[in-house]
Amino acid sequence: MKILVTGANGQLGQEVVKLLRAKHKVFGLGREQLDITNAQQCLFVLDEHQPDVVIHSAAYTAVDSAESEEEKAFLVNGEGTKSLAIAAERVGAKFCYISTDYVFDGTATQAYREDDETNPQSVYGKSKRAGELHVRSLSSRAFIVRTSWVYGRYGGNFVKTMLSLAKTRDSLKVVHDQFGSPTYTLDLALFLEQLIQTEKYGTYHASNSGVCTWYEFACAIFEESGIGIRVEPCTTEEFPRPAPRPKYSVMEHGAILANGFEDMRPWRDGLRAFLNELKEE
Ligand SMILES: NC(=O)C1=CN([C@@H]2O[C@H](COP(=O)(O)OP(=O)(O)OC[C@H]3O[C@@H](n4cnc5c(N)ncnc54)[C@H](O)[C@@H]3O)[C@@H](O)[C@H]2O)C=CC1
Repeated sequence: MKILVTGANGQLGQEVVKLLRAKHKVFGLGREQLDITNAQQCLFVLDEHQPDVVIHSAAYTAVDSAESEEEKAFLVNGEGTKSLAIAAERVGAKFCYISTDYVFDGTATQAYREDDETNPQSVYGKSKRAGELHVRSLSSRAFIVRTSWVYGRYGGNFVKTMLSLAKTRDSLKVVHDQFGSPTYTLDLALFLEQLIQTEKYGTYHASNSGVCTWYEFACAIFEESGIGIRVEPCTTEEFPRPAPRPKYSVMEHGAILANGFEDMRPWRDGLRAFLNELKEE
């Protein structure tokens, strides 16, 4: 299969390219090779490469900055996704759009289903939902894959931040009133690899399974790494941020199971695997 990956220098993009390269012909394109806000370039580059599948992981991902850069966030996540979806449809490619738990408002008390109503609270979430709507209306072969709390070898993320803070601090306060599911980029990439080979189009929730708070996630990182540091739970109000975070963004994996895929492993197993990978480096 010929697979074109956007955002190939990003945290997820690099993992996807590395994994898929073993079995497929992969075109991993960073912003320098394909700026998705350039509609003409999207048409030209896809026409040139004639991919069977486009995995669209490029995005404006600065959640807090998006609050003051609304136009930029919508240009990349909304319009950019639209241009790419049009170009993919023209060459008959399957289109896999990576989306986010931030499309939900986080007021639920039980896990969100794929067809639950979206109601994003942040500019970033609204711009990603705009991307979802374009994909649904323009692509006849679309996978929309919502993920959450992503970490992995490439790029900055919560796990790496915790490990680096532990080098200089004796104690840390971490938010204990936001619930979600951490996701290891390798586990997500393994799921995407299976998904794109099918024609089981639709919306998927793909995070590692299980639920925790950021505080519980931090505790697990230190426990699994054998680091003795005091971690104290705190509230979101103690760490005000420009963009509102969903309080509860746990996502049910109904589509994964209904379509016969194996569920993604528990988040703590993914974390353990990632920490082992870091140790081996
Ligand atoms: N990091 C996280 O916790 C989560 C991420 N996601 C989604 O997962 C996907 C991958 O995220 P990450 O790899 O973590 O983000 P990232 O920020 O590491 O990578 C995004 C990449 O997109 C590129 N990009 C930005 N504007 C572009 C443009 N105009 N044209 C081409 N490329 C452009 C950036 O240069 C960057 O390399 C994104 O769609 C994001 O919205 C969803 C849920 C959680």
